[in-house]
Amino acid sequence: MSNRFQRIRVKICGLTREADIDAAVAAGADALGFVLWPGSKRAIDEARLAELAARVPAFVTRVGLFVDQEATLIERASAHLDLLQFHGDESPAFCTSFGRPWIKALRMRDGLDLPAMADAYQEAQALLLDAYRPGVPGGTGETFDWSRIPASLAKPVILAGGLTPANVAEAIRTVRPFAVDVSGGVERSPGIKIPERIDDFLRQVFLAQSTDFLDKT
Ligand SMILES: O=C(O)c1ccccc1NCC(=O)[C@H](O)[C@H](O)COP(=O)(O)O
Repeated sequence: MSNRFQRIRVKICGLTREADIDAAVAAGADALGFVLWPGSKRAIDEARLAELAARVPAFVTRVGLFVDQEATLIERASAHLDLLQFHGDESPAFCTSFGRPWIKALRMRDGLDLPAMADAYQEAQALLLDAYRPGVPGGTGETFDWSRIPASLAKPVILAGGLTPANVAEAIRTVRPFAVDVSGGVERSPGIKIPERIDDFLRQVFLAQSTDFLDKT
């Protein structure tokens, strides 16, 4: 029997408080997202990023979210980050210019050509697929039609958008993503997480893939 089992990674996004970092890490999150875009209700500034990032233990990835922001700010923030997440209209060349690992968020508007985007953003570590709402760059709390994601794409898929403890297992079975990403689905209000809901989200991810693993052995 093979023990090769690709575990689905989990990112908890929009963190603003030490207690929520501790809760996400205790629950087993692989990555934590910090929104550096000042237009967000979950935004933190660079000084707060430095404080929060220092709280994150080794082997948990610190991800910074940006929306069409100045290169100088991204460079400074990078000192506290392991991975950059671009949510705007950043070009592949811009995303690569920081010399840091990065992912590109794509909002699933009608007509989006995912294979073409995977080709264009081929230096990305992964594509994060999120719901599309005009004028809102991310964190909408809305799902999209998961069947629009091709079964095979040239880049790993991080599924985002409206995930909750109640729907994440179905999302995993439908999309079979590399990772899942949640913000609003584990919150009381923007930036304020609910530890029990983070636990429940991680538990549902674990159960979904355990069932899948047992089905295959
Ligand atoms: O959270 C925000 O306010 C935000 C603002 C601008 C760009 C991105 C933003 N968030 C992105 C995310 O948190 C993730 O993509 C998230 O998993 C999706 O959010 P949600 O639908 O609330 O789970």
